[in-house]
Amino acid sequence: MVTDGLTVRGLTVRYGGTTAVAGVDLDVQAGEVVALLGPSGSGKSSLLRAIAGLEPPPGGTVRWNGTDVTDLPVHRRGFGLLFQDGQLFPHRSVAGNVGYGLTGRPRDERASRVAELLGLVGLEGYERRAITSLSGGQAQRVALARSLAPAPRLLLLDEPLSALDRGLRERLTGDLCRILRATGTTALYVTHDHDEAFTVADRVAVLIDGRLVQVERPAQIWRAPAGREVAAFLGYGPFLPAELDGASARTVLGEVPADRALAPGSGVLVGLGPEALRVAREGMMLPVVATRFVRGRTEVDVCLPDGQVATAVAPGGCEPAERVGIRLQGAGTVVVPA
Ligand SMILES: Nc1ncnc2c1ncn2[C@@H]1O[C@H](COP(=O)(O)OP(=O)(O)OP(=O)(O)O)[C@@H](O)[C@H]1O
Repeated sequence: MVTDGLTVRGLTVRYGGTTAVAGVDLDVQAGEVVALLGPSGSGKSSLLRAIAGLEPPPGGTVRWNGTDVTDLPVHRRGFGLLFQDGQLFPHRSVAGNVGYGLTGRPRDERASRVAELLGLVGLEGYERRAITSLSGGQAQRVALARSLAPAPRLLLLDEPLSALDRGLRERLTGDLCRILRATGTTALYVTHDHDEAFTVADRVAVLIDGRLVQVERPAQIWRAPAGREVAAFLGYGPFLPAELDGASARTVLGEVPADRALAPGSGVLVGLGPEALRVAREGMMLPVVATRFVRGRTEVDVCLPDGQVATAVAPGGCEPAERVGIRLQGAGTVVVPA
């Protein structure tokens, strides 16, 4: 079947005896932005590099609009690349960098395309500036403009914002999202930051240990992580064994709603989010392991009946005590198949 866009089948990447990417199938439809999300070392960069043609895969195929490009060299795939450090040419001006992929086009056309791209990334009039005079955020905007200038049929971005500080990263994530949409760019976006992935992408592909474990819309991944590994990566944990009882999951600490399709009678786990447990007079009494004051509130680490340690919020503060009452709140939890 011929589909529009990128089709990856059975793609594998190995380094000596290490399998970094293990037979991945992934589609990115024309005009779609897909985020490749996963913990450090899960194989995200290796997969992106193999799609770009920078890493020869020992197995699998990469197709664009149905045409096999697996054996094409990097520059003949028509894909654009943007890395964490931008990799700008320090001896060229901003215009020289942005216009780099436009060689062969008439001078006027090139200048107007450079101006258009600089406008798009919020750097109007920066043509003559030296690369060395730019801030980190401005340099990454120039790098983005350069990668978009030749209108690549697919843009591959590898952690494009991770060298920037948090505030700037959040602002640029929103800008990047708008720019990719405004240009109708088809993109595959590698990140280890789930907030960034969920802001930018139409769909999120979660890679763990070289395997794609879930590919879905952001809201669906939050609502129904495929399993414990995905939920843990989203920040849930520890996990309590539970039994499904109709639309509820029953744990040792109480019941929570299980509002997703799960096979009845199958084992499930309830993942605790940061707001899942509260110190409350009527809760189950549990031993206190540690108490601290963070982000303007008191948090208490307690030992669960199975020996795991979990954090509970104490809204009204907490007197030093050996045991406190702990209540489970459904809203701060997620239910996943065991
Ligand atoms: N050139 C290489 N030679 C040997 N092993 C490599 C090489 N590049 C990556 N690896 C290994 O392959 C695995 C996947 O690495 P990769 O960089 O693709 O992961 P990642 O998810 O992008 O990680 P990060 O988020 O930390 O960049 C890791 O175990 C890594 O150590």
